[in-house]
Amino acid sequence: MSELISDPGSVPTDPAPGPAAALDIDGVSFGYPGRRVLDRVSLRVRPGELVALVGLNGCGKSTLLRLAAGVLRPEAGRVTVDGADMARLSRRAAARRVALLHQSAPAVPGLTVRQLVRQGRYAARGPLGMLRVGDDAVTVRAMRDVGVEAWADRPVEALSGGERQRVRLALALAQDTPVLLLDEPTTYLDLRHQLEVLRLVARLRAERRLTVLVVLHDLGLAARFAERLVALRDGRVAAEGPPEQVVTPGLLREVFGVEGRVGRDPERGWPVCYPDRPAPIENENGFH
Ligand SMILES: Nc1ncnc2c1ncn2[C@@H]1O[C@H](COP(=O)(O)OP(=O)(O)OP(=O)(O)O)[C@@H](O)[C@H]1O
Repeated sequence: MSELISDPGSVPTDPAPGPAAALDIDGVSFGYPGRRVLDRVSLRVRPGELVALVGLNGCGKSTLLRLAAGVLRPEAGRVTVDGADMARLSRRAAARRVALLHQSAPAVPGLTVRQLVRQGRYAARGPLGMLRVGDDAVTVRAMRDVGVEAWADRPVEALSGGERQRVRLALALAQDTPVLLLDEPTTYLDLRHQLEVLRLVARLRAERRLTVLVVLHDLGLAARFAERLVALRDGRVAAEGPPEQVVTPGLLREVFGVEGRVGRDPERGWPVCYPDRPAPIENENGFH
């Protein structure tokens, strides 16, 4: 596919990424054939920060994550991780800096959970990279972090949607990168596991100083777990800031096309949304 960057091979001067890294998306524009998606989007995730990306279906969140992971190449602007331009790095060098949890991925028949999670180590080492001593320990740690080690020898295809989602998170963690991009990590998960996964991500961010950009559809969860929210609309950043400033009736109306109210959790103070009804919106991506 023309949109995929080719692997220029190993980069001898590739320095090891540091323990905490800044992700800088600077003036990035991108479109698919016949479809403009992102228009000069800028967003910085500071080292060790957890930022949630929100917006309507089709507004470009997954596309932005794929650009940030170096899977897609921006038409304008650039994405850097601690100053290294993701579009110029080899696949291997990119995979050592940034792990991307995809929205969904087909299960390879017969592949066990351990085998799939171990692929995170290969991703970090490149297609010809040999697994090294310690890679199995990282694989086991990733499975344990997410609570899937009991299923290590089960075929992935035999797991439920929610169980697979957690295994995919373990796969991303097995890459052991300073930057983690999560595309709707709570999809398919029940209430308990949604909380567990986001608490885990918040804990790893604090303990390992991971830099996290996460796409979430649930504004309540986004407001509760993220330090900052970034809302996309019409290919641009429409709002950005701490949850209590960003989650407002204006955001519901202008970004999500919904009339509603925003309150506060009486004990914790988190913003809580009370959507009432769809509002008419002038957006071809939206529901009318
Ligand atoms: N490979 C592709 N080729 C052509 N168009 C695409 C491709 N991938 C996505 N698009 C289009 O680009 C736009 C942005 O898609 P993207 O997946 O980034 O949105 P999103 O905000 O992640 O949506 P959702 O919330 O539904 O997951 C959509 O209109 C989509 O139809």
